[in-house]
Amino acid sequence: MEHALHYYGAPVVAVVLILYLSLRRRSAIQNLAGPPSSSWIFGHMRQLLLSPRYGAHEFNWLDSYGPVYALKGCFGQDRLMVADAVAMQYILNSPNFRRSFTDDNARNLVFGEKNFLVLRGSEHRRIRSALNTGFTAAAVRSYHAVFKVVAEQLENFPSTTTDVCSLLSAATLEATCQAVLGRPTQDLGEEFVANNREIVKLIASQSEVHVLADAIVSRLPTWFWRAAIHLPTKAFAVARKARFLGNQREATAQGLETGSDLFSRLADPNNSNTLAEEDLAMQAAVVLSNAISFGLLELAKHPDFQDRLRAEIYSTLGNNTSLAYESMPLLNAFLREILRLYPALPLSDRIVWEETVIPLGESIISSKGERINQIPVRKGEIVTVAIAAYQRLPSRWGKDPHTFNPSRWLDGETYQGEAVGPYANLMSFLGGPHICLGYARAQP
Ligand code: HEM
Repeated sequence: MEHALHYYGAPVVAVVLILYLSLRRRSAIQNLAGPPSSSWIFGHMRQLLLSPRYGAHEFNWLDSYGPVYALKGCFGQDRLMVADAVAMQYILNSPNFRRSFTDDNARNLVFGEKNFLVLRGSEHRRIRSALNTGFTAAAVRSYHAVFKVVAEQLENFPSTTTDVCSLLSAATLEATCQAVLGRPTQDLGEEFVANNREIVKLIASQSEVHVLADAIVSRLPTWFWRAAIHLPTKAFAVARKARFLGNQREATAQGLETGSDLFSRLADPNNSNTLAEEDLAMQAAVVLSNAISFGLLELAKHPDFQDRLRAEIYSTLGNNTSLAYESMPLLNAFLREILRLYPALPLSDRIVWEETVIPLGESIISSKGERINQIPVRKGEIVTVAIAAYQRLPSRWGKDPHTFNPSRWLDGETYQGEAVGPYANLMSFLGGPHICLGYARAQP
């Protein structure tokens, strides 16, 4: 018997494995065209996430393979890249997709479990509708005054070389805190602000180690994440600090009367959220300063446009102190162009929660030459909503999608069909149940 096992064991295992692999349904993603990958360990993740200039590879893939194509993730994983408007809308709005585990677990780690950024369904809708009152047209108008005061203070910065990015990040934080929380940044406490800066730095700093760690920990169960907070690494130390400060703040909030600001709504005793307005203000300030910094960069690179824009603003405002945004077409076009070219979130991963079929707006040709209008996906597969790539599709934005060209918004070159996203057919504010709450405020 032992003899038989010795002789036949290995061939039997090999036959079973071959049968399993050949009978297993092939992922539909494998039938799609896509760039070849030279590394099983990293797949395309280094080119996608670690390029010194965002999109150096991704935008070439977009040009070569169109809005929907296949990529390899780490360890041979199949990934679907999606920049097709219909498919993106479907993915963001369908309950068959969820945010990637790493995203949700990382948010839980920093903000505490049950924070509103990871809630789903009715609990999430309840908190969003409470927060919505802070974003009505009247509320948004009231924020303008605060922003004006902070902007005027910026005019006093020294005329020598200045680090505009850090200046802007401090200014947007100050303006957002005063507008949203009704208090200056300094009230949040130095420790809180410094720790949040560390969080932003950690999110922004990518490396091969981060890419591999993400691929590995995304497969680990939630209990691992709960235990991981005690690990002696810098990332977990920052998360521990955030949790500690959050708990401290919650204890203080117990003694506060419920007022009318957004913070109070989140501090409502019936509300089990640990993500508070302070966290929200910090995150909002980061995305706002991202847009303003890139706006300034393009103005510096295009002095002629800068002159025309300044002239429009001066002539429209004149002595008029109220904001006349609607009557400034160049300013509108400028802001849209910045949000189009520089989305703060260029990619958003989703995991397939239930097997489903993704419809496509534009049909594509498979690697076998067949025309495809839809893509079946299996539970557990990873789908990436490619926001930055969508915003550079020639079919939507005209012949020069990689160029800063605000005129495209004025001469009707941009896509005029069905609406996508909440503003100007852009996906910079994402979509679906977690669509940005502040978009009404982020654009005037
Ligand atoms: C140019 C400026 C902004 C951009 C590009 C932007 C973009 C985004 C994006 C992409 C998301 C989705 C994140 C995700 O689910 O992974 C988001 C969510 C959110 N944003 Fe913004 N945002 C901006 C400004 C603001 C401002 C000023 C506020 C508030 C003061 C704000 C409040 C929020 C909130 C509360 C969410 C979470 C919504 C939810 O989970 O239901 N945003 N934003």
